[in-house]
Amino acid sequence: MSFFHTIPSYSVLYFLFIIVLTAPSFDMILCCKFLNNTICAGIDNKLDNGSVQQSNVDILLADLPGNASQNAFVNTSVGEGQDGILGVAICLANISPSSCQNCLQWAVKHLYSDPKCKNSNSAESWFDRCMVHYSSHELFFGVPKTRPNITTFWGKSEANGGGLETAVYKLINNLSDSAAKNSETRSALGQLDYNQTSTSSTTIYGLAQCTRDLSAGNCSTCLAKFTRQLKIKSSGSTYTGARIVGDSCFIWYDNEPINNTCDQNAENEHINNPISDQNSGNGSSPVPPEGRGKSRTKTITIVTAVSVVVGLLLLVIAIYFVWLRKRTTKASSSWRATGYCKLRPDIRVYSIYELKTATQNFSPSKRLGRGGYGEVYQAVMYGRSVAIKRLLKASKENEQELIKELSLVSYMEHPNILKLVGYCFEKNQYFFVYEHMPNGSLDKHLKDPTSRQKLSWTTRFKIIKEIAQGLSYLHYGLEKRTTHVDLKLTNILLSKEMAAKIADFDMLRTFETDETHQSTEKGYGTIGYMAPEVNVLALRKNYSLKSDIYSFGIMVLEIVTGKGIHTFRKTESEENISESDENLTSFVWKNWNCKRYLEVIDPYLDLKIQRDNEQMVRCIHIGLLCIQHEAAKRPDILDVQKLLNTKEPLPPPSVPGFLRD
Ligand SMILES: Nc1ncnc2c1ncn2[C@@H]1O[C@H](COP(=O)(O)OP(=O)(O)OP(=O)(O)O)[C@@H](O)[C@H]1O
Repeated sequence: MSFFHTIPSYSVLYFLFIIVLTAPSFDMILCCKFLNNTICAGIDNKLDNGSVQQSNVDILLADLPGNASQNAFVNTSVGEGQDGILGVAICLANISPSSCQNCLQWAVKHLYSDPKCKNSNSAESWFDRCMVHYSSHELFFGVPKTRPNITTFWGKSEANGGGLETAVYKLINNLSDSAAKNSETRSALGQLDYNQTSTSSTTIYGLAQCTRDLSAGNCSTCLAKFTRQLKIKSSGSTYTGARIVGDSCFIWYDNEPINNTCDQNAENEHINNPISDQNSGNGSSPVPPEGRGKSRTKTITIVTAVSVVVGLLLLVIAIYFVWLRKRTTKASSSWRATGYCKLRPDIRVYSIYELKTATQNFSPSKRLGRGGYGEVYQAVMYGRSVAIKRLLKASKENEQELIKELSLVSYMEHPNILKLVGYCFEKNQYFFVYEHMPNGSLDKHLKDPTSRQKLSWTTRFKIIKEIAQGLSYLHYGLEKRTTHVDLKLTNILLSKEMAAKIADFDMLRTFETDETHQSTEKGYGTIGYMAPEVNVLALRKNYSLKSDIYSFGIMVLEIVTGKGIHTFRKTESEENISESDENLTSFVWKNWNCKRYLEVIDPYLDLKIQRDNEQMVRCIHIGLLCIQHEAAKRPDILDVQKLLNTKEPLPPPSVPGFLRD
């Protein structure tokens, strides 16, 4: 019997973990200062020792520092249902991963060392450069908390400091704006020169940051609220530095650069902490205050060196036990999945319990639609409207492939690409969670006569251009050229403002080389949208950037004609349709060759405006260029964008796919 089985595994892990955390780190001594604040739920909200929930808290806290360090942020969960624990950890955006990890380890240590936090079902701990927060009941992802927890001021300059006050507000406002817009890190660091004369100037430095689960709007709201609380004047003089820290955002300015070294002004700070009285821990910082004289430095260095070695040794043992525990624990696979690949840090990992709750157990009333690969449900999660796609055909065998694709999709960021919000891979079930598009898919608007009538040419032309922009991003805007493979009207979703977004990336394939390289992987696609070279002999595998262009061309023709690829099969009584073997391509091509351009345009469109008519005919022309039989003759998406936005003469189209013989 192994050591792991003879000794209760969890206690050993916990014991080692605490020892490792207690060992001081040199980096830590330099970089991180406890803000004298832990908040823990009261005595009525204690978890039972040894309960699944408490063990989930421990697992979460053991993992948060490491998981957050690389990207200075993580929000995650451990366990599910009533046992589930949500956690978030954040560091200042500019500190190094090791400093971030150290800081968070200290923050976690404070949660364990504060007696009030023992077995608490929710707790928070702040340092000047990081924060950890967990809760068993509070849904805090994506929800802005705009109440400052700690406000700190330091240094004083004379009178108004030669324009310091104006400079601070200007800088913080600019940084707040940039931070909100920065979807990658939701942070901004900068400086501003003020008090300028011909020979000198003074510089003020600043930082604004939100937790990355916040939307741009919520981040902006949080930072604006904090900025309003920045009363930087006191008895006629102005503070040269200040910091306001909260659960969802923080701002900081200083007359020294804000870097990842110590705050030299720490001991002079005046802390205005609205909640520390009732919540603070024992108040003694584990970090020696900076600048206490050189006599201690030598001792500290020796102790540190020894501690680092011992700490590292113990860390290795602790990691081994964490690994053993992960292998044997029944913790949710959604939690484990994050370890397999690099995902954008703001991608949420949902538990199946959360998804079931949000969709009323996948109630039919919440179902948005069903496709070839699964069902899509609408839900509101943490204040955000989302569409949950439940994959019915995925299985354990293709989990790794799905995770690879998930990783790729998670980094896609474009206004015309549907945004992935999170996922859940649990109990052999697979879910992708996307932003919800209230106006549904474009096909529905063209199928329903009332919506079709409402779909003006201006909107249709805008949608065509937006699809082209999204496709251009997939083809040329990512690290690897990426083809969609299954472009069709059901995969074009419309926002509240009728902005088009390309969706359905469950089948994306990337190309390492140029578009002449053809993937040999298993192929997919939808008949009618598939280019002839993809459809040959039902092999469906020769897809390339140019086969996406073919599908794009078919969509353009559908949008201008108002006829879907299936229209011809279904509406035999409709005018202009002679035989059921006619299809969209042959219908457009026949009329085009007879110069009956306006005949093909959707009768629901208003043909009174000459400029619109010209645009419609030009779009048909571009559509025909995209669906030419020979892939090499089709324009690429950058050409298409240019042709859509100019009046450049167009070459005559050659015969479309499938009509050659
Ligand atoms: N993010 C979303 N917001 C709103 N509606 C959505 C969203 N995602 C999907 N839908 C709706 O759910 C339907 C089914 O989508 P799904 O992606 O499963 O299949 P599909 O694209 O129609 O077909 P296939 O799976 O064969 O490609 C869509 O047609 C659309 O109406």
